[in-house]
Amino acid sequence: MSISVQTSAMDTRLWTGRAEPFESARARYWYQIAAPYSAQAVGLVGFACDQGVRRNQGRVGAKDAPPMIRQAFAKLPITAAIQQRYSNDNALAQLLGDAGDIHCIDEDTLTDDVLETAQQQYADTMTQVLNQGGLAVGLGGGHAIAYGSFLGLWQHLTVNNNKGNNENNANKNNDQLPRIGIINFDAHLDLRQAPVATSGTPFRQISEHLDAHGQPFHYCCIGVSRFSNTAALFDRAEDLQVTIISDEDCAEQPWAEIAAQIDAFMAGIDVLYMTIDMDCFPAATVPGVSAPAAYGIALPFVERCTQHLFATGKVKVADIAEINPAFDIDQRSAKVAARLLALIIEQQVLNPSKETLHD
Ligand SMILES: N=CN[C@@H](CCC(=O)O)C(=O)O
Ligand SMILES: [Mn+2]
Ligand SMILES: [Mn+2]
Repeated sequence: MSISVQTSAMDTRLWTGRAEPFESARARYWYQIAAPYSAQAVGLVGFACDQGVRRNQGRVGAKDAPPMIRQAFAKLPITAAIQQRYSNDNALAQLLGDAGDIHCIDEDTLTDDVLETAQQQYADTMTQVLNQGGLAVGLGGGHAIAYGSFLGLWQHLTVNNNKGNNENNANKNNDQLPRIGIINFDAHLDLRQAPVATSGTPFRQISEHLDAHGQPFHYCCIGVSRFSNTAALFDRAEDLQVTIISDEDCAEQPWAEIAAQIDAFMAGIDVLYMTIDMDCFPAATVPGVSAPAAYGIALPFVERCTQHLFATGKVKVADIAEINPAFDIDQRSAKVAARLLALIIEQQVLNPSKETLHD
């Protein structure tokens, strides 16, 4: 293992918030129930790495985001809807685990294996959460997190499918694997061709991984800007039969049309990896990213999509990527990420898949 990658356990100093001793017991906050990960229904895993952004010629700083997102999230109240499902403190204690962070350090060379090592370690932790029946939620870090999140899901599915076999062997029995789908909220397709992995290559890498294992690539990118992706990228998307819902479509099409496109995509898959690149939002909503969006898609729209996706019961993995605290303004971006994290957990509680029902 590269010495440039380290792991850290849950940092309890991040999990603080209001004390409200004079309120009813329903004045509950996330900081009060988060605990070190031990098979809770939702497991948080931080990817404190932006080597992919550096390799992609972007603005580094995303490696500092996971603790910032946790700090903002810790202060949010646990919604009434969640409390209704988890009727007492003992049950709530089984809801949220923090598995800590995977850190890239000494990232000053562009050619070492620090990113690949971090992706693998992060993937292994995500797999552990999935193997325990939990929803695995990644906190980036750059969007190179996506290859790690996918790999975590892949390892989980192939271990379950090929009990006792070498799960990464392309010749094993992969024909009964569930159909994996990916929905990415992003201004960018992230299908770049490059000699090394970057934050711009993860979905091209995933397509190649699946192809090498005889599996189809089901990828839907929502919020794509025609002014932020080259014609070469759109050509690759077409070759790979990517479902594209552009930023303009998101603004102009009625919800019924968007929902129909999402439903058509979801009908062709069994399990979903959902990823939110925070540069999908307008720069005024999320200024703290490497590549701020001039146009962007609206937060209420992304939240509506998220609810729609969780209602299918197919979401296995979710992550939030590309927050860069160095460019944030008054924690605006971290707060949006925290709200999305709260929504993801709430939706998981309200729409559990069989394997993740813990109450
Ligand atoms: N994560 C992906 N990032 C974008 C960056 C675009 C930019 O820096 O302008 C991409 O590669 O397309
Ligand atoms: Mn992007
Ligand atoms: Mn991206």
